Amino acid sequence: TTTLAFKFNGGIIVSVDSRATQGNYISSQTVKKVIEMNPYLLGTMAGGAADCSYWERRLNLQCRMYELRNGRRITVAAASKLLAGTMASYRGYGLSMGTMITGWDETGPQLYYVDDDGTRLKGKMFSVGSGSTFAYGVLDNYYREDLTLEEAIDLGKRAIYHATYRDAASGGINNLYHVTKDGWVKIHAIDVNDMHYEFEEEKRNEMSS
Ligand SMILES: CC1=C(C(=O)N[C@H](C)C(=O)N[C@@H](Cc2c[nH]c3ccccc23)C(=O)N[C@@H](CC2CCCCC2)C(=O)[C@H](C)CO)Cc2ccccc21
Repeated sequence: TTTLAFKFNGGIIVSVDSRATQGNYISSQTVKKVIEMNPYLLGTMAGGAADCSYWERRLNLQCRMYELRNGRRITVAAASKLLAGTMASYRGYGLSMGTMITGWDETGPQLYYVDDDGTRLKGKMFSVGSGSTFAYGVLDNYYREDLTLEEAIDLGKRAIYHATYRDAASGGINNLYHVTKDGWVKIHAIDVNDMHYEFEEEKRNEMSS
């Protein structure tokens, strides 16, 4: 798995792959690693499929109950704190989860990393999963806060492409979301094989120009 998210002047980009593995077997090329909790809140998943699916769906329930009880949407900070608290209470039980909780609330764009030992970090950029080292190589090289939306989408797309190229446990489709004050929008779902030929063609054109 390779998941990433970063804040920039134009909001937040969330970009993930869609491969699931069981050892060397590819058990799926079409899993959703982004859970859409409400129009302003997204969660990403890496690690154990059952752990991520179960606990992030439960977090979704907790966020909806919060909204019904308090008459307003939960903040990203509070939602991530709920998940981190659950993870901390299950420390040592062998859960395997590397997640990002991100969205836009009254404090603006927010991005948190939460994992199975209850670690919770606020940040501008994270990449999580077996392919994250490759994604960071691309992100650290090209990230700027003042990227245009087009550049930010392209960066989110290429970082996942390069990670899926090198990491056997990442692949399938790149799902990319853009979060603004009006909530999240799904920008694209592109097969990384199609990206491969697009980028090969681009390189051929650059070499001949
Ligand atoms: C494909 C699939 C399942 C599946 O493949 N399960 C295996 C056991 C699983 O958990 N795979 C993990 C890797 C893994 C195997 N055993 C483990 C023991 C501990 C920790 C991780 C693992 C995976 O693909 N993880 C993905 C992210 C997942 C994909 C599925 C959606 C939720 C996020 C990754 O992190 C990368 C592939 C790298 O592992 C389970 C399931 C239920 C319902 C519908 C589809 C599936």
